Amino acid sequence: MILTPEALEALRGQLIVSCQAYPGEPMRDPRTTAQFAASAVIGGAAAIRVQGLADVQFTRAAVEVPVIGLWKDGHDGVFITPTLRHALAVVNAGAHVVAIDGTRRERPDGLTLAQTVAGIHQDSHALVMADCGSFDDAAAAVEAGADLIGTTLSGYSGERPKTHGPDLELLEQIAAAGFGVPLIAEGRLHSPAQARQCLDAGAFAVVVGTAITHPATITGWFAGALK
Ligand SMILES: CC(=O)N[C@H](C=O)[C@@H](O)[C@H](O)[C@H](O)COP(=O)(O)O
Repeated sequence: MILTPEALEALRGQLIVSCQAYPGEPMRDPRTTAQFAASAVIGGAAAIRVQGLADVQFTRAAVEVPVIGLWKDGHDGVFITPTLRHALAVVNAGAHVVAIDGTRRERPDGLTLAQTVAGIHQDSHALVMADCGSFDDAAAAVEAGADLIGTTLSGYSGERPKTHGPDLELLEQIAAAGFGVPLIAEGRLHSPAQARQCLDAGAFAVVVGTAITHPATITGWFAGALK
């Protein structure tokens, strides 16, 4: 499962679509995830991000584009691919890139972020995306050897306010630091205009989830507007 430097470079300026349904939801089925992913690719997604081992497996079989995989365990604290064991399972399920918690918080297995990244690199060819929640997280993740950094956890880890749309200020700060590692804008991109703004703020690529692949939330936006 090798994502070559050329294939990674092909994601520059592109749209990555996150296809996730949450526990107990009607769409929580890896076949549905894969169908959403294939539909997103038809629409122009250059890569797909999915949660769960079966979702990674089914999506790999359904699309030709790179797959970013993660394993959410729990829903607060460090829950996005929290340990090296989770990360290697995601890689073994077929992910080209494994997204892991990229914050400076203590990890459940006691490993540092650098040890986790090194463990993934040692056992696989997968790239590591560090899901960060602040500028300091991003700087530490680059230092720890992450191959990509994302703003995924901005607004969720307690270090940044939960902005209504994407955290453009954080993107600009990280981009200005020139870390030399692809910066992925992720979290609360709800419109094409906001996706464009993120690239203009210095993002290498953008991830859109809810606004494309979570019909219950999108329906709620419309229903709410009618009240
Ligand atoms: C914080 C957290 O758990 N984020 C998760 C990470 O994989 C997903 O629930 C988000 O949908 C994803 O980051 C995309 O963001 P948005 O759905 O806002 O476009």
